Amino acid sequence: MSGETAYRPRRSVLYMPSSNERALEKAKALPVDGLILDLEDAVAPDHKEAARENACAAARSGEYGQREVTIRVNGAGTRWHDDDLAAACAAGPDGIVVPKVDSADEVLGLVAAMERHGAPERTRLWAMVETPRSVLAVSEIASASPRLAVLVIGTNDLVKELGARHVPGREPLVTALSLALLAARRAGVAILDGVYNDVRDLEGFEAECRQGRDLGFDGKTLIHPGQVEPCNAVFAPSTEEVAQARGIVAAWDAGAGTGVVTYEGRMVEHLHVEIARQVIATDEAIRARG
Ligand SMILES: CC(C)(COP(=O)(O)OP(=O)(O)OC[C@H]1O[C@@H](n2cnc3c(N)ncnc32)[C@H](O)[C@@H]1OP(=O)(O)O)[C@@H](O)C(=O)NCCC(=O)NCCSC(=O)C[C@H](O)C(=O)O
Ligand SMILES: [Mg+2]
Repeated sequence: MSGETAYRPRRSVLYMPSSNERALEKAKALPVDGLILDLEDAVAPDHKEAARENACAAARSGEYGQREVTIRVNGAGTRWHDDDLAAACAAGPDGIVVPKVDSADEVLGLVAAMERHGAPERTRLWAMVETPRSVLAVSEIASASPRLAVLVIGTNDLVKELGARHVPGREPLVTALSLALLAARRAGVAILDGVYNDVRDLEGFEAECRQGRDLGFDGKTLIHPGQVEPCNAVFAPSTEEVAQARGIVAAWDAGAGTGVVTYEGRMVEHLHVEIARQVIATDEAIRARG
């Protein structure tokens, strides 16, 4: 199995409790790039089985259009994990999200279990980085298997485990976020930022989206429909950035054969052209979604 090649927008990926049928229905019309149908923390123990059935039915339904549909199973060691994993593999979503993946060996065990349960090749593993152990092993986790496509940061669990606090600017988390980003880029996998808990505070939310984007995240995980559009806007290249990118590529092509040109007074080398082409490709992929 090879890693992903084509760019896939993952600006906004929305969690929803799979026990909430209204939310599952509502998601079919949200302009979100991806969904995490949750069986873990957002679902009370008494509702786990029903939530599993709902999530698998949703993943099978084909009613979510281009949105990437994933199922978050309960963690290894819980009494639901094995049944969740078997049912999710049979349903064949785009991804299976596993919480608290702490080592490369765990990744290999999960991949082996996915194969045993007959998960289709398109079903990728998304590993959550949300414990001190996972942060310290993140480089090995990210490159453990080509089936692993996405790292997802779990900032609520990380804050809990660190004994830290949720503060504007997230200073207590920046080291962990940066280590995970380095690991994801080295391994060539995507990486999603954690959630923002105050669904009424759009200003604070947008500031955190911008911080995640500037650090290098592909997108952010969300918990409420009201967070989707502002998040998409922050993680998409702006009109000005796309115009700049086109200008850089045109200046480079006009100076064909020279190793360095200038655009609007700034030096442009091959690496800047690669960045510009990536911006244009991202913009085109987002536009293709309509
Ligand atoms: C946070 C919420 C509990 C807020 O719920 P509520 O007060 O009911 O919101 P609203 O009344 O504003 O809802 C308006 C309508 O939107 C629908 N809705 C709400 N949330 C979602 C959603 N996530 N997806 C789809 N639709 C949603 C409501 O059903 C209303 O619809 P209608 O009745 O038709 O008007 C709630 O938003 C929520 O449950 N969010 C998700 C929580 C969740 O999944 N948490 C788990 C992951 S977070 C995490 O911990 C990550 C990681 O593990 C870590 O450690 O950090
Ligand atoms: Mg968590």
